[in-house]
Amino acid sequence: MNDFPTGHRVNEVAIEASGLGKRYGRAWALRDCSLSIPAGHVVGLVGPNGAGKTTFLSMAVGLTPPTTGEVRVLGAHPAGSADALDMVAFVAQDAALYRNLSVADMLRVGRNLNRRWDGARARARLAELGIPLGRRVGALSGGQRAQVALTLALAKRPGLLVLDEPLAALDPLARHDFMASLMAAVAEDGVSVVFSSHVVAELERVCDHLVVLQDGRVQVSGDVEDLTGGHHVLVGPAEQADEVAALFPVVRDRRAFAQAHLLVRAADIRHVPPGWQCHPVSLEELVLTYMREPAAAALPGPKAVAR
Ligand SMILES: Nc1ncnc2c1ncn2[C@@H]1O[C@H](COP(=O)(O)OP(=O)(O)OP(=O)(O)O)[C@@H](O)[C@H]1O
Repeated sequence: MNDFPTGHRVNEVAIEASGLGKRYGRAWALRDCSLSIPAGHVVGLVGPNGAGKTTFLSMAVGLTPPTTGEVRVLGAHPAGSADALDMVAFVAQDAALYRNLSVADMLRVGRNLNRRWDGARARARLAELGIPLGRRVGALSGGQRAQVALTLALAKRPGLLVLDEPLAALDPLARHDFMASLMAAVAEDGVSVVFSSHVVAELERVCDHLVVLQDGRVQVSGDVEDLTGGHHVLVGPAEQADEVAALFPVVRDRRAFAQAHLLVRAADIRHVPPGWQCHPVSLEELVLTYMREPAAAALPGPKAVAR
């Protein structure tokens, strides 16, 4: 029997932001952010440095009060409310652990700070990972520290797990192991996950929903299959590119020598113009393209795409 209901039902939203904004002094770190992230998904949050990812996540977990708007989690719980704090676990960018405490001490701290706590599960997880409970946190490797932070977060049996750049300090092997642990937890608990990352290549393997922030605004938000299926690359002679580009919303237009590469937002390209080829687009290419084209947007509903 599960004594720790994860607290979300199918069709619930994991995070719902409405007119959310945060201003530091005169500068907006996040502006006019309205989005709905469905529960039961693994959501990647990407964007260039300073785009507002940490700001968004820290408002979603109730650590930072918004300047405008509101954010709710797992149904209708205002971020930072007692219910939300019970159901949301957060792994901060630097996996804030007390380096002088032992792993066992960290488990005790976790137990004392949380109303819901599954210590047996946490100990079993650490044993499986071969992380000694008596070891000082400061004496662990970066990968082990990240796993301890993830274990502490999962011990809450959260309905929503939020991670801010969990992979930043990890080598490729530790990254792989960390993501495997995360995906195992998703499969086991059905926990909703939102994580920010600069490791764009990783997203394709693990995320089924994507949000791109750019300069404090939501630039892309959607289901990964819808996004990749809704874009194509058209390659053909540069001399016809203007004509072809007029047929579709163009996200990126690159011309080199006699050839044009157009990344277009179109799900169904029935008639590829003669002399042109149509290719699918990978999530990595899509993300990098939007990050390079700050004026373009792919949001639910009709939106103008900048040219
Ligand atoms: N406490 C703060 N005081 C003043 N400005 C801040 C503060 N926190 C963030 N900012 C500013 O808000 C903007 C967004 O920062 P944020 O850390 O949310 O971006 P990010 O997308 O997480 O960046 P990175 O990828 O570098 O971690 C930046 O311009 C940053 O300088």
